[in-house]
Amino acid sequence: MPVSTRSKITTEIDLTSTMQQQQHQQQRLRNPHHGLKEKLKTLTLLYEQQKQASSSFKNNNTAMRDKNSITMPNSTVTKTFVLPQPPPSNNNNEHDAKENQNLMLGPDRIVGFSYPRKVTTTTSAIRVPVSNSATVARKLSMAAPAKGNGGEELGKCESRIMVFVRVRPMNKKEKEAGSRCCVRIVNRRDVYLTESANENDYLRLNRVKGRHFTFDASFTDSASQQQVYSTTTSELLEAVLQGRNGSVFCYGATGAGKTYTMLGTVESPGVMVLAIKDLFSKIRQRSCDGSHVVHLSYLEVYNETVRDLLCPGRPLVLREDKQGIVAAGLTQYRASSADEVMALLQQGNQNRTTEPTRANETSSRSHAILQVGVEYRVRDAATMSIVNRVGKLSLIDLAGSERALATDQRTLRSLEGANINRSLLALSSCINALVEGKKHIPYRNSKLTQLLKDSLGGTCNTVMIANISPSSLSFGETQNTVHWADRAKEIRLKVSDADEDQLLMPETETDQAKLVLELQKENRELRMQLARQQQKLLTLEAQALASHSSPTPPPSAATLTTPISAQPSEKRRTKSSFLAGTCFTPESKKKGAELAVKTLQRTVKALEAEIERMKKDHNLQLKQKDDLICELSQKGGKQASTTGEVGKRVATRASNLKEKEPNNGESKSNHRLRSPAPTAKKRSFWDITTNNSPSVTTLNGRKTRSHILSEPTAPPPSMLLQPGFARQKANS
Ligand SMILES: Nc1ncnc2c1ncn2[C@@H]1O[C@H](COP(=O)(O)OP(=O)(O)OP(=O)(O)O)[C@@H](O)[C@H]1O
Repeated sequence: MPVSTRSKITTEIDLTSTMQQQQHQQQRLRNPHHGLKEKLKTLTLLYEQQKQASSSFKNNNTAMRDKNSITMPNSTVTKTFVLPQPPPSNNNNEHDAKENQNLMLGPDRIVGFSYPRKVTTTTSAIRVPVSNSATVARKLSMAAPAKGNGGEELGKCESRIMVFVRVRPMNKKEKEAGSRCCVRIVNRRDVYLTESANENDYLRLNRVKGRHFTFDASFTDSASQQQVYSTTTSELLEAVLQGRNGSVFCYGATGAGKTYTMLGTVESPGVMVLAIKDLFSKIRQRSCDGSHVVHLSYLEVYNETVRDLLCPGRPLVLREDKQGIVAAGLTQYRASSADEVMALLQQGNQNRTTEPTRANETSSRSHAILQVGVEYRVRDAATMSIVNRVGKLSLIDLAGSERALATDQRTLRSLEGANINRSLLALSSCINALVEGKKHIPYRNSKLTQLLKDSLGGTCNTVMIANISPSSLSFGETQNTVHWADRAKEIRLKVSDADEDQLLMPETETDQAKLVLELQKENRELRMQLARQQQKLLTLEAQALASHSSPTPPPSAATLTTPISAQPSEKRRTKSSFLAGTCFTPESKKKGAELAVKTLQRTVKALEAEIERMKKDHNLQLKQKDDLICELSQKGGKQASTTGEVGKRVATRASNLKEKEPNNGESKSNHRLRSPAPTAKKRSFWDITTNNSPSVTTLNGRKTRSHILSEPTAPPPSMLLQPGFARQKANS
């Protein structure tokens, strides 16, 4: 968008004296081109002032608030300028070198924020000292409202992706091909892209279009690895140690320097290595505070398959759980030192798919993701609770986007290239959807976007490093990369508190009261759960005891032993004890056993009493029978001569019975009251005298004899004792 200077010119003219105005008017009348000339003059003045302002900003790094000066256009908004300067040439390298010197800041100095001219001092944001020790709010771990690139207020729970650009040095091939530099870094954050014009193209030479982009920081080709790390990642690491998630990913065309930035070389290690070293040194510093556990995993996405780089094997499946997207079965190594991690990293890199292409000798054909999980545990002295924070740092080296012609035409390479491009396209679709605030973000379009879901749209502090080549030969790719990087700045991230298992200490009394109430409620629920479990256990135990202690008592015995009125109360007692939630303890076991024994004792007693009663009945009936026999024998005195002996013997037996039963009279009377003896007597008479009676033969025949003969043995059971028989007889 071209910059309109019309209004500013007017303002400037208004400020001049009346005298000058009159002179101008006279001149205007004399010279018709005077207006144009003046406009040009003002433009030059504006340009001069702009230059002055930017240099004064460099020196002071303060916001420009000079009323008399012309207001600077908001640099955070991307605009296209038609610059009155020569097209970039190789000589620019000298200029860049100067800019690079400006970038050579100490490791603790953060430069190049998205809105440096609007110095913000938020209380809760992390403050980073810059050259003039002014405080600039970083948005990596913001809890307070932050400002976007355009200086607009972000929501309370929002943050945005930090975007950085790094230009690599021109390589030998590019130099030999006579390519020009098409990138200029200004003010350590602004990127000017200028389309190269042929030196012989005189028509276009002075009309070269440039595009201006602003990022959180931009690095020239001479920026050191340490500088890149401290500006982009060190603060993010700090947040990870606080329990937040963070991710850093490099994006760019093939051969643009992504792997160099992330991994680096032995002499100049990259972000991954520096982050690991820094992590362990920070952990060492904090070791007295609590214990830290570091877990490490390393995977790659190659041709849309996820592979474990530390333990190569079958492709891994992506699953979504509470933590987000995870690769099922991914090896997690517990590392205790930076050296250990380095060894693992080296091992993983050996397994990573790299192939030489025309664009890059060591081209990464896969997206690599190194994940470092940091668990921090400490006992809070005040609350005596364990603070447990888990932060995760994801360091991602993406494969480079490429044109088919830029790489080999061999089948596998082109297939790889197609897959890389597809996943990067999916990434750009997600970026677009996120920027546009769409509800549906197409993460599922590729494995890469699935894995980056948390980094792009989740509660994660994210850093994007866009790597570009300075060569005019790669202008298209560079433009594309810068465009997407510029777009990514717009992505709003959710801000969440650190993942803590511990309950944070409430600050106010009301909060404390609330916390107490919540804890009490939780406690109650837990108690109820426990009681339910105990009840279940007790029921099972009671059932087991019942089956173990004895075979189920006969129902008759049970009815006999337990008074009917007592039975339900017994059951009630057992139930109530269950409800009371009696614990399944040795005591309860003992009680159960005692109860079973008592039940058994009662059963035995009842059975004994029954036997006793039956015995008495039996004896009584036997006696009645004997009496009857005696009576009959006395009545038939005349026949005594023949049967006298029998009667004598029966009487002897009856007298014997009398001797055996001293309380005979009492029992007799008792039995008369209780037992159906009289009827039995009558019937027994019928039994004996009637021919129909089954006992006639018994008495008169063989049975009587046998009865006499079998005198010494126990008497046979009386038929009278059979209950059904008496009724049968009565009916007949
Ligand atoms: N900042 C830099 N300083 C010095 N050399 C660099 C820099 N950036 C990149 N290089 C060199 O450029 C070459 C290509 O870089 P690199 O392999 O990192 O590219 P890439 O973006 O990872 O490519 P691909 O996507 O194909 O893997 C390497 O030889 C690397 O050493």
